[in-house]
Amino acid sequence: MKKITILGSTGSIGTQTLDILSREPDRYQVEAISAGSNLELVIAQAKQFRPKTVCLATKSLAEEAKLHLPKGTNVLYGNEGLIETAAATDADTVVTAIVGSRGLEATLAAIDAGKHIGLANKETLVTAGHLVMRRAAERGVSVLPIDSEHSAIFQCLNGERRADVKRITLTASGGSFRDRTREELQGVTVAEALNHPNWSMGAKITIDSATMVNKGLEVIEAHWLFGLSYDQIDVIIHPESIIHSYVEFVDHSIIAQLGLPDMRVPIQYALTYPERRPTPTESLNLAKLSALHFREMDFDRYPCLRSAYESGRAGQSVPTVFNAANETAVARFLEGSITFLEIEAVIAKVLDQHQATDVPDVQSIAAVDAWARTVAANI
Ligand SMILES: NC(=O)C1=CN([C@@H]2O[C@H](COP(=O)(O)OP(=O)(O)OC[C@H]3O[C@@H](n4cnc5c(N)ncnc54)[C@H](OP(=O)(O)O)[C@@H]3O)[C@@H](O)[C@H]2O)C=CC1
Ligand SMILES: CC(=O)[C@@H](O)[C@H](O)COP(=O)(O)O
Ligand SMILES: [Mn+2]
Repeated sequence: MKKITILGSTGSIGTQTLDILSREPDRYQVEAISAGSNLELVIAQAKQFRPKTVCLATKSLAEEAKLHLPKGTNVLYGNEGLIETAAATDADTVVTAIVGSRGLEATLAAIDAGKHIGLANKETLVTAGHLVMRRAAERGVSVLPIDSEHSAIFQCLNGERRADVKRITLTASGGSFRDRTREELQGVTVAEALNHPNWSMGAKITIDSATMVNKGLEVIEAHWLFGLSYDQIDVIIHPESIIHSYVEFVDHSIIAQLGLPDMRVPIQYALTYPERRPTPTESLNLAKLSALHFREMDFDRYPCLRSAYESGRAGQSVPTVFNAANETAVARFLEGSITFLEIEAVIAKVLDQHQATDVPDVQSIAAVDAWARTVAANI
């Protein structure tokens, strides 16, 4: 029996993880789940999966939840509760499906407690990849990617020697505005931006996909997961999201991973690796598709991707600032206080005002993160 904890069980990745677990109840036990504020769903999940621990974002939500959760459930809340949920259970694996860098401390606590990580929460690696990967290596736990591109690269690298890798290429759908010019981005609405062509995901990552910040975060995530230099990480636009990413080796052979866009495949692989199990997704029929399309990345069309590469290369506190400025700008766009194009303007202004510093620990990362959020909120 594999014991799983899910941080962010009520979101897109969280619910798809539970869907996978529900299909093989004899293989999995849900140890603990955490949610933000979706009480109705987390209560229904607790009734179905009977986790020992449930965590909510605030004390008042936790008190309300207690009235409806199965008797004996350990109910926690807030950041302290999230850390306890991640670390103080019998789980073997923690799936980090919470959104944003708020997942960092809990991810580190899970690693310190010897839990393997199924990592969806890419912001934690962007803001503190050096800490997460070092602590995982020291503790001897694996950080297995759930993000579709990184799962693809991980699968392509299986059995290969790192020294034989020439470069990797992450595919990008182009997001909700992939067929619009920059001029046509003036005045686009939140609803239009949330309409991703291929994937059904949470709001924040869907906006990130439209600005190409998502691919920028993924470039930095790949740098940490696979130990590659930024010169070895490319991005290409592939509107169909069928090739999830690929690796080119020194002999110019390319190995790619393909499949219909369904996150349950990479989620399950992170849980069953090195075994493969059947999934509910359909088989890919290439003859039926007939054509796949690719185009060169245009860094002038997507300046946030250039900015992400620059932030990753600069290192130190700069990726933390890039991430925190983006999280704040996206929240402001979603609440209607800035326009879509102002997301990239906010990120650029915050980065402009920042003086890079070392971020050797969680406290220094938290301080830089808070600074960037304050600046981004007031532009
Ligand atoms: N969705 C996808 O297909 C993919 C997602 N990812 C990454 O996975 C992560 C999750 O994405 P996704 O599932 O789309 O996001 P969602 O917005 O769908 O879900 C986010 C989860 O985080 C919880 N949450 C939000 N705010 C708080 C808070 N303040 N305290 C505690 N919990 C909170 C939400 O709880 P509640 O809803 O109860 O408030 C929810 O469970 C992100 O890092 C994303 O980049 C990576 C690849 C693909
Ligand atoms: C499903 C997944 O992994 C997302 O990160 C996805 O990649 C978003 O799509 P694009 O960023 O390519 O539009
Ligand atoms: Mn992805």
